[in-house]
Amino acid sequence: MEIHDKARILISALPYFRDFYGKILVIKYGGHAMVAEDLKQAFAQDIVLMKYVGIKPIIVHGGGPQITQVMEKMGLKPTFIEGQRVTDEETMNVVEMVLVGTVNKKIVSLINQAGGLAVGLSGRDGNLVEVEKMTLYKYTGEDRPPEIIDIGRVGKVRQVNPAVLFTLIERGFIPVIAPVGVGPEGDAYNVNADLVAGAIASAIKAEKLIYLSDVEGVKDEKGKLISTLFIHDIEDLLERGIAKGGMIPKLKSARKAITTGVKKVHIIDGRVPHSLLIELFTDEGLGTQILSAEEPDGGDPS
Ligand SMILES: Nc1ncnc2c1ncn2[C@@H]1O[C@H](COP(=O)(O)OP(=O)(O)O)[C@@H](O)[C@H]1O
Ligand SMILES: CC(=O)N[C@@H](CCC(=O)OP(=O)(O)O)C(=O)O
Repeated sequence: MEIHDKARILISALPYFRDFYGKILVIKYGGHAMVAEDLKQAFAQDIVLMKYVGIKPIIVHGGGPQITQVMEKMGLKPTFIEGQRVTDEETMNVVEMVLVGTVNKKIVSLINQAGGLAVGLSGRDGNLVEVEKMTLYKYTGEDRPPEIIDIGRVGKVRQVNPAVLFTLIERGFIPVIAPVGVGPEGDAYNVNADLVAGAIASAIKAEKLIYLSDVEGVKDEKGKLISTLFIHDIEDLLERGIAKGGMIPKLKSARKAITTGVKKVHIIDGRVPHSLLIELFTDEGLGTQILSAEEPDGGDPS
C-alpha cells in the first residue's frame, strides 16, 4: 500500500474520532465471539485503539459456551429457558468460577498485553449490579393463570450503581465486567450478559452499546440480515419467534437501553477480525443498528 493511501485511510477516520472523543461506549463481548486466539487479540487491540483516540470503553463479557464446556466436563447438564441458563447452586459455583475466575482474567490480560490498562470486576464489586431473582411465566391458555417457571439463581437487574465505573474511567482504566450480580442477601446470581450490558449502558447513558456476537446481525424470517431495526419492530420479531434463544435477551435489552437514554445499539459479528474498528471508524456499517425511531436522513451509518 502506498504511503498516501495509508494517510487517506487515517484521515477518513477523523470524523469518527471527533464524534466519539470522550464518549462512553459499552461493548458486550459474547462468549460465542471469543473463539480463536488471534480474534481475541484483535478485539483487545481494538479496545486499546479506541482508548487511545479518546473513547472510554466499558466491556461486559459473556462466557456461556465456556460455562457449558466446564459443566459438561463435570457431568452437569446445561439447560436453557428463553435464553437463560437454569442455575442451581452447583451450577452457580461453576458460573462464577468460569466467568470471574477465568474469562474475565483472560480478557483483562489480553487488553493489558495490547497496551491498555484493564481492571476486571464482577457485578458484586462495589455493588455494581444489584439483582432480584428472575421468574419466567409460561402462557397456559386464555383465562388461565400463567405457569411460574423457577430457573434457580438467575438474576434480573434491579439497580446499577455505576460509581465504581466512573472512578475507574476517570483514572484511565478500562473496566471489564463479568455478569454475576449481587442478590438481596449479598449472594451471587447468574445474570445474562446481554441484560447486564444493557442495564450498565442505560445507567451511565452510554453513547452506544455494541453487542459482539457470532452472527452477522439480526436476521428476518427468511434469514436475511436486517441492517436497521427500530425498537417498535422488536416486539413483532419476538412474538413471531423470529428472534429466538440468545437473540431474545439481546433485543429486549437493546430496546430498554434505547428507551432509557442510549443513543444507538449495534449487533455485529465478532467473528470478523477488527469488527469493532470497522463498525466505529469506517463508512461500512456492519451488522444491525437499532434505533429509536426513523430519522429524517435515515440515520448516519456509524
Ligand atoms: N433472528 C435472529 N437473528 C440472528 N440470530 C438469531 C436470531 N434468532 C436467534 N438467533 C441466535 O442468536 C445467537 C446469538 O446469541 P448467543 O448465542 O447468546 O450469543 P452471544 O454469546 O454472542 O451472546 C445466534 O448465534 C443465533 O443462533
Ligand atoms: C442467566 C444466564 O443465562 N447467564 C449466562 C451468563 C453468561 C452469558 O450471558 O454469556 P454469553 O453472552 O456468552 O451468552 C450463562 O449462564 O450462560
